[in-house]
Amino acid sequence: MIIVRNLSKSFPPDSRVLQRLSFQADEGELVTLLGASGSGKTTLFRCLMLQEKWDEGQYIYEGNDITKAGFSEKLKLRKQWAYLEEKPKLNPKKSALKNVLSALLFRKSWVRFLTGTVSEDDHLEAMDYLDRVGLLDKAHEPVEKLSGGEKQRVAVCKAMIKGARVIFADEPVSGLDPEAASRVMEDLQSICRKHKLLVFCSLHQIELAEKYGSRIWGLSGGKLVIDIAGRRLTQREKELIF
Ligand SMILES: Nc1ncnc2c1ncn2[C@@H]1O[C@H](COP(=O)(O)OP(=O)(O)OP(=O)(O)O)[C@@H](O)[C@H]1O
Repeated sequence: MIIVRNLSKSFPPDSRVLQRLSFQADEGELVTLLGASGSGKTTLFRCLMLQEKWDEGQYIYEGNDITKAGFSEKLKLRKQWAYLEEKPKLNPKKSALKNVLSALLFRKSWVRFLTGTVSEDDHLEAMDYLDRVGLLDKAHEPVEKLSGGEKQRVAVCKAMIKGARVIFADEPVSGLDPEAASRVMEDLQSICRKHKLLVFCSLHQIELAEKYGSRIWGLSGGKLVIDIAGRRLTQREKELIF
């Protein structure tokens, strides 16, 4: 699904963050990305979402070379990609349902997006997604009254309903208690498997990366120092990353 060859990224004047990264990642994979603070996890995601200019490298997405994608191609691609942040961008005053519906309208026509016209089918689809992440009973609650984990699950719903094929989850469980963090990771794992999405998830917690990643990457010194199938990391592997 994604093939990257020799991706390098630096910031002026001389901060070389990513150095000649090469990898392939496919649908149905949940890639957990570990790395110390400042190792370049967010920068890698931003490069893969074409929000940062690459210094060098080649980017193949679904068989097409998108290294030099123009503005309109980038817009189309961005509809297939979703970014989940530590603090999800949601409208706090609106209900969970309305937040999810706003992503559904994004997928439909511009007229409906601008007028906010919602059909009964849209409504049912949004409720169905909320049900899948166990939030049916909170559908009408304003988002500001939801817990951190529930907010993150609304954001996961938005990504799914938008029709995202690749999800970049950037430390989505930071600040959540262990139970809420596990629930968010279970949702990501489940949508990844059921909908054959490609999910990249950066984490600071090694145990979560080991438990939920079908693949584990470790980023250090601008390089992918670990790229293995999901399993317990050895002490040596941990030392390579941190
Ligand atoms: N726009 C920018 N301009 C200059 N330097 C930047 C910019 N964005 C990131 N950096 C630098 O790139 C390095 C990697 O940052 P990045 O945010 O990707 O790390 P991270 O692994 O996501 O960190 P954290 O775990 O703390 O979120 C840092 O040294 C950061 O200061």
